[in-house]
Amino acid sequence: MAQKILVIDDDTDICLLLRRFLSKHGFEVAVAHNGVTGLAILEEFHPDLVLTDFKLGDMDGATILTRIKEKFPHLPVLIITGYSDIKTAINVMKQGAYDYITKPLFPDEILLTIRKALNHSQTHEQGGQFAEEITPATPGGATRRKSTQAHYIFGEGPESTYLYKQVDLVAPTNYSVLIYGESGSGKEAVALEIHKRSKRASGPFVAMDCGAISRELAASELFGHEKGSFTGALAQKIGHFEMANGGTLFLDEVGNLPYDVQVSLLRVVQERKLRRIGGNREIDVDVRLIVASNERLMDAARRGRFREDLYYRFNEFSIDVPPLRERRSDLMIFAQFFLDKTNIELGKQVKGFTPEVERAFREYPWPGNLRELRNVIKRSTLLTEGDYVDARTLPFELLNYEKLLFFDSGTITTSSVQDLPSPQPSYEAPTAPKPYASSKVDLKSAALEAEYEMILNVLKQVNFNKSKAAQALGIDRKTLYNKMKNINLSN
Ligand SMILES: Nc1ncnc2c1ncn2[C@@H]1O[C@H](COP(=O)(O)OP(=O)(O)OP(=O)(O)O)[C@@H](O)[C@H]1O
Repeated sequence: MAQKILVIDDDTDICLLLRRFLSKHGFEVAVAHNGVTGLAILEEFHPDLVLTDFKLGDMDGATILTRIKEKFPHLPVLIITGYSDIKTAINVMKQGAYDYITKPLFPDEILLTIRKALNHSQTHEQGGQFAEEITPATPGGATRRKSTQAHYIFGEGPESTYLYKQVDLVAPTNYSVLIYGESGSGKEAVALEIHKRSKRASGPFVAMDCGAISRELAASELFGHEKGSFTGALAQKIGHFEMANGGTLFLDEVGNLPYDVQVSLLRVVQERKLRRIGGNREIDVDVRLIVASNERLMDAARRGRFREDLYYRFNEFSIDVPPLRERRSDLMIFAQFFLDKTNIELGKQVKGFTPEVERAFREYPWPGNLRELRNVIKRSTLLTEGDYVDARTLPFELLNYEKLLFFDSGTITTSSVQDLPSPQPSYEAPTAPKPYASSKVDLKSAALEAEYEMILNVLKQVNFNKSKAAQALGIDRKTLYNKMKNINLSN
């Protein structure tokens, strides 16, 4: 039976193209042009995957994702986003999107990401009731993630060395571990490494994303339920705790668990026993807990959103995973690792990166951390025809980061003073000179400056779609390209 994909995008052309392309590849496709229709179709169509634009006319990406996850917590959702929205998209990952794909869309990349997401969710279902990550109980702790080739690498720089010293130290103990780190920095990778180096390595590693789970479902996901225990409980369900018995349970974004579920969780952690919802029998569980959060849980406890006693239970040992921008000496090691992996996936033999790409990588702050680096390299490798990834294959925003920073610093300044009585003028960031900066104060420079501002402004407004920008500016695409080149805005 064909797998089903629901595409939600207010751009009818994109819907049409995706429908054609995905149908050609054997999928059954339904499309919706807004969020409300998308959610209605979801109930009827029961897709295996949803591909949704981040900005819909009637709903933003975060809202639609939450609404989908409330009903179908295990349905993989891929978010389509422009690179200028990357930070927001990265935040949405915390709510349980499987991954994001950046515009412009490339068919091969879409197909690759869709297949990965579908394989991932199938393996979960086979592994036992949709666990996010299950390590088969094989001697030596061989994991699905590690089966064919190294899935993770752990860097050599001082930050990575320190990180893995801590992992080494805590892994053999039975301590609960609290892992802090920005989205995409590799918290789950660290949790898995702790599991693999522990005495529980031959037991299961089960990961659960608490960020995406609605209040109603959270308890049932954690502790399971008996058939008929509430409306919709059509069959018995084994919870993540039971699935992780004898191994490790990784709770990602644990700070998002509803408060009353935290109470039940504390009881299970203390007593090492649980009762499925609607069940009478007490079940012994032997589970090591590793939890992750990207906000400090003590702060959440102070604000009354997180139980302090649970915080102390979790915090027997804590680890901070540094963001990628603080692991500079490992950046190119990670880049080469992702390149090698992508070469295998795409059957390509791209050898490395040009110095210009390396420079751009080193200057960019990587707000989405390793996940963003992986996605950028996946896209660039796909576009590379020669032996080396060159700068033309990089996203415009990454390559022009400094220029956009200059632009952003102006807008941020204006919006951050909204509580003041009158709007303040924006100012130029002192550290980021204009790309075409000239020391001359003449008419030509002034005109160039105005042109630069206007083009950049329009590009941002149309999400860096150059055809739309050209149209808005009343010039043809070729002229826009020439102008961008003149003012050093093109890649
Ligand atoms: N050490 C590593 N080696 C190779 N790839 C890594 C490593 N750490 C992370 N990654 C890659 O980055 C992606 C994000 O990693 P991971 O899911 O562990 O981050 P996270 O901090 O748990 O993210 P989130 O906060 O969004 O849940 C992974 O899918 C993986 O591809």
